[in-house]
Amino acid sequence: MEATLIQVPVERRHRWAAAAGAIALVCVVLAAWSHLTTQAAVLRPFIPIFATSVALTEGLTAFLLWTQYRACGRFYFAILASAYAFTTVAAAFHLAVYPGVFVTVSSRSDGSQTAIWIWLFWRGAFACLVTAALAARTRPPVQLAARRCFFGVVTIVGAIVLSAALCQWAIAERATLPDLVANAGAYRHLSVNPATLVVAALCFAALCIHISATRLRTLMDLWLAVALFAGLADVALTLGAGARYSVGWYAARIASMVSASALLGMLMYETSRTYSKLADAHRALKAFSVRDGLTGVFNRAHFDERYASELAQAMDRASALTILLVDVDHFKHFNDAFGHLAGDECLRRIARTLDAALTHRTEFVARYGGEEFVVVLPGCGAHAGLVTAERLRQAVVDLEMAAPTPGMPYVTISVGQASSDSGLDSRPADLLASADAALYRAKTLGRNRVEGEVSPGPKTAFSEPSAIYSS
Ligand SMILES: Nc1nc2c(ncn2[C@@H]2O[C@H](COP(=O)(O)OP(=O)(O)OP(=O)(O)O)[C@@H](O)[C@H]2O)c(=O)[nH]1
Repeated sequence: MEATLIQVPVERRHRWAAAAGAIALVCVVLAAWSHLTTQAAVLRPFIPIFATSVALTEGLTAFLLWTQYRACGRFYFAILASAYAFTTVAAAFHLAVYPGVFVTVSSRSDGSQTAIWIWLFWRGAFACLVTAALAARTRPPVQLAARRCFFGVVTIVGAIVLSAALCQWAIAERATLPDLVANAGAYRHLSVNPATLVVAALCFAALCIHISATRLRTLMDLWLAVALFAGLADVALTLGAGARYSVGWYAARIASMVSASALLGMLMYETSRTYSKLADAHRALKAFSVRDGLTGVFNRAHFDERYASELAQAMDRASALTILLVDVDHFKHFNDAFGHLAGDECLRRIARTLDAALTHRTEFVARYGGEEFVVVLPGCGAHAGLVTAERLRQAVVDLEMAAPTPGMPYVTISVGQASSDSGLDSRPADLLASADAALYRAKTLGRNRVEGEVSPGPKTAFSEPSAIYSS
C-alpha cells in the first residue's frame, strides 16, 4: 500500500476519470463560447453559494494535503496545502466584498473593483504556488517531527497571512487600484488590463510547466492538472464574458468550482480506498498475529487471552470447560534421529491432526510451547473431555509417523486433562496446573496415554499404554 498519494501511480481508470472531467469542462466552455456575452438572469444567491462552496472545498483540500504532509514530511504537500489555503481565504474575502452580497451594488466603497482584484490574486497565486510546489517535488522528506510541523505551519500560515494581506490591501486601495469593471458590472477594462493578462499567462504557464515536469505520472499530478486546466478555463471565460451575470460569467464560475473540487474529489476517493485497504490489511495482520508460524494453529498469546475468557464465560453460564495438555513423546529422540526439519514437519502434522479431530466450532488447539499443544473444549465436561483426549491420542498414532525410539514404532503423544466441572478450583492457572500434573503422570506412567484429573475420588488413568508399546 502506498504511503502517500504522491506515490500512487496513475492507472487506466484514473486517466479515464480525469479525461471525463476535463472533457465535461471543455463541453461547458464550448457550449457557452458563442453566447459568452449574452446577459443571463441575475441570480443573487448564486455568488454566496458559489463562494461558500469554493471556500469550503478549497479549505478541505488544504486540510487533506496538510494531513498528507504530516504523514510523509514531503514539503511538496505543504506548498500545495498553502496554495489551497491561500485561495480559501481569497474566496472568503471575495464573497465578503462582492457587490450585492454584504455590500451595496452602487457605491464607490463597494466591492465592484475589489472583488475582481481579489479574484486576480486568487488565480495568480494559485498558479504560482502550484508551480513553486514542483520545485519541492523531489526534495527528501523532512524527517524530524518538530521540524516538519514547524515548516508546514510556517508555509501554510504564511500563505493565509499573505492572502489576507493582499485582500485587505485591495479593499484599502480600492480608490487607487485601476478600474477593471465599469458601471453595471461590465468588464470593459478587464481584458485590456496588463494585470489580467499577466494572470492569464501565469495560469497557462503553470498548466504547461506542470504537465511537462510531471508527465502526469501520479494521481496527484493528474488531478492537479485538471484543477489548473479548470482555473485557466475560469480566466478565459471571465475575460470573454464581458460582464457579470452573463453566460460566460456563469460558465467561468462553474469552471472555478471544478478547479476547487478536482483534487478534493480525488483525495476523498483515495482516502476512502486507503481506509478499506487498511481495514483489509488489519484483518489479515490480526488473523496472522494469532497463528503459530510453524504449525498454523493458534499461538500461545491467543490461547492465554481466549482461554481465560472462555473459562470465565463457562463459569458465568455454569457450564463446563475442559483443557488438554498434549506433549509429543520422546521428541528429542525424533529430532536427534531425523533432524530438526523433519521434527518441524512432525509438529505440523500433529497440529493439523489435533485441529482436524475437533468437532465443535468453539473448540480450538494452540501451540503451548516447543513440542507441547493445548486443546480447549468449551462446554465439555470431564468425561467427554477424556473421550476427546483419547480420540486425539489415537488420531496421532494413526498417522503412523515412524519413531526412532526403541519399542515405539510410531510417534505418539501424552495427554493431561483437567475440567472445570471436576470440583477443582477453576481459575485459569489452577486448571492448567491440574492438566500439567496429569500430563506429568501420563509421562511417568509410560507415555502414549491420557491421564485425567477427576475429583472427587482417586486420580485415574484413562487409557493403558497402547499395544504399540508392548510390541
Ligand atoms: N524440530 C523442532 N523441535 C523442537 C521445536 N520446539 C522444541 N523442539 C524440541 O523438542 C524437544 C523436547 O525435548 P524434551 O523436553 O526433552 O522432551 P521429549 O524428548 O519429547 O521427552 P518427553 O517429553 O519426556 O517424552 C527438544 O529437543 C527441542 O529442541 C520446534 O519448533 N521444532
